[in-house]
Amino acid sequence: MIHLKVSNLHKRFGGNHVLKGVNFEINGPELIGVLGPNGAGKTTMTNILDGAIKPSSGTVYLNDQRIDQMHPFEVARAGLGRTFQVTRSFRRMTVLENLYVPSLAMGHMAQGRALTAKADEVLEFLTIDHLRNEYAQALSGGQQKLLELGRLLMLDPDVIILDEPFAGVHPKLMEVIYAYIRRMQAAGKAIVLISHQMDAIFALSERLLVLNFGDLIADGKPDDVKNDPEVIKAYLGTDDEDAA
Ligand SMILES: Nc1ncnc2c1ncn2[C@@H]1O[C@H](COP(=O)(O)OP(=O)(O)OP(=O)(O)O)[C@@H](O)[C@H]1O
Repeated sequence: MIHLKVSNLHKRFGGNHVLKGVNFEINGPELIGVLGPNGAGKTTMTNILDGAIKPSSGTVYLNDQRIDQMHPFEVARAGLGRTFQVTRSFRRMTVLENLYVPSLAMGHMAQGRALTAKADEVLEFLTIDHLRNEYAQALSGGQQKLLELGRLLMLDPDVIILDEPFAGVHPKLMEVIYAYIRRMQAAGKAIVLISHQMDAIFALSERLLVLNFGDLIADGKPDDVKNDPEVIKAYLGTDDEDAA
């Protein structure tokens, strides 16, 4: 069973204490939303989880393996993957070639046929198989988001962190991405969803974490978190109509 354990995570950038002892665990295929005002530390936490930066102190274990001192490719191999706020595809490669990159970069060169089969499976899962030979630069913004999800799925991670997956996405495609997120969870993956879009967070999440100036001020069921006085004061404001 998937188990992520974040313990007493601190991050300082010079005198700026950005994460102040963050603790939480993920057990199994949970769908967890992360909220927090600008500068709360969400991206910093994500960058630590995926190995892009090191914490000042504290530990992160994934399935009993310590990952907070690993390089990003090692973290990916250990089973944690993330998407980025700004999508990163290789614009002059085809969709299919884009899907191969993460696996090749991880040294899975020998698995030619298995790789093709996996890419087919991922394209079908995302219903973008008709785009397989298109150049990434020809895709719409929303299709690029799906391609990025696809690249992540190629590595078959246990834990998926989605950083603003709805930014710049047409409302119709949002529903499509909702459906994929739910399907990924049904396929046994734990999903951490970071978004400023309250409607999306509340529509999808079964559990919410709220960061405020580097403190985790809430961790619970969305309805409870929404009504938590500290959260209302820190983040949602007195008028919580956006969160309804
Ligand atoms: N590399 C860095 N060097 C110095 N300070 C940094 C660095 N990265 C982030 N910070 C600071 O850490 C704090 C938290 O930033 P972070 O990007 O993690 O917040 P966030 O919650 O993701 O915000 P947003 O919602 O705007 O993306 C901010 O004060 C930011 O200026």
